[in-house]
Amino acid sequence: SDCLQSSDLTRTDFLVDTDYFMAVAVLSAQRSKDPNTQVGACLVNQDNKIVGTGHNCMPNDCEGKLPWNREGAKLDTKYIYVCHAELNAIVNASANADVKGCTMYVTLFPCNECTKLIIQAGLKEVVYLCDKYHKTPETKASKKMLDMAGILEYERFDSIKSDKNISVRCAWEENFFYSEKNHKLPSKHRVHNDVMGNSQTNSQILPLTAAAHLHHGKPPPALQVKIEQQDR
Ligand SMILES: O=c1[nH]c(=O)n([C@H]2C[C@H](O)[C@@H](COP(=O)(O)O)O2)cc1CO
Repeated sequence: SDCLQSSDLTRTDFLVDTDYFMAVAVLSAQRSKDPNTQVGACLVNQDNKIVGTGHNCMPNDCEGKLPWNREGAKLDTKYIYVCHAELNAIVNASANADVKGCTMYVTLFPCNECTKLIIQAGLKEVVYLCDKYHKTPETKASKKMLDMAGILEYERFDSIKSDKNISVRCAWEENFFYSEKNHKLPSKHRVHNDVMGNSQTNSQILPLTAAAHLHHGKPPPALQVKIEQQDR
């Protein structure tokens, strides 16, 4: 019938699952009010369905009343209050979702506290984008526990694995976040504080745009609309 598509009409340049899930994590990070580091997480079950997302934020009803400082007396810094993206992705999981066996896509390598939660919740895999705190005892402890936990794997996100000619580099390594083709947007599309938390360089690309650019450098239609609006 007319409704049937012949196989040569099948779209081949679709967004592959892993890129989509990491892009959702990158997008979720943009909800964060942390002025320094925005983290996003996307929890995916064994049926390849998203069951939860999260970003780093202050506890419910505390937003706006607690500090985002990095330094100072302990009670005056964000660190003892902030809920990490991974924690939120797990607690935000749909009521009927089983987080056991899920994969956590996260923009920053989980800290030791989140790693404990990830292990105890029975997740099976962590896919991360950035490892800018790899030298800290927290990250080292995370890797130690993940290694011990055996069934739980962690891998650096690499969209080349998904058979596309694109890749994502990390801010801590490359100083900015870009696709392999290095699509740089005009400066008005750049931000000074990217998802990786590097706020110094202005060569960063708006993370949402970078997420879209995971896919052959072509932003999806919704994003194109946004860029066109900015161009006016
Ligand atoms: O895995 C993580 N998940 C997560 O949500 N975060 C949050 C807590 C803070 O709001 C922020 C880190 O702040 P900073 O980079 O300024 O030290 O990122 C931090 C980590 C890694 O420590």
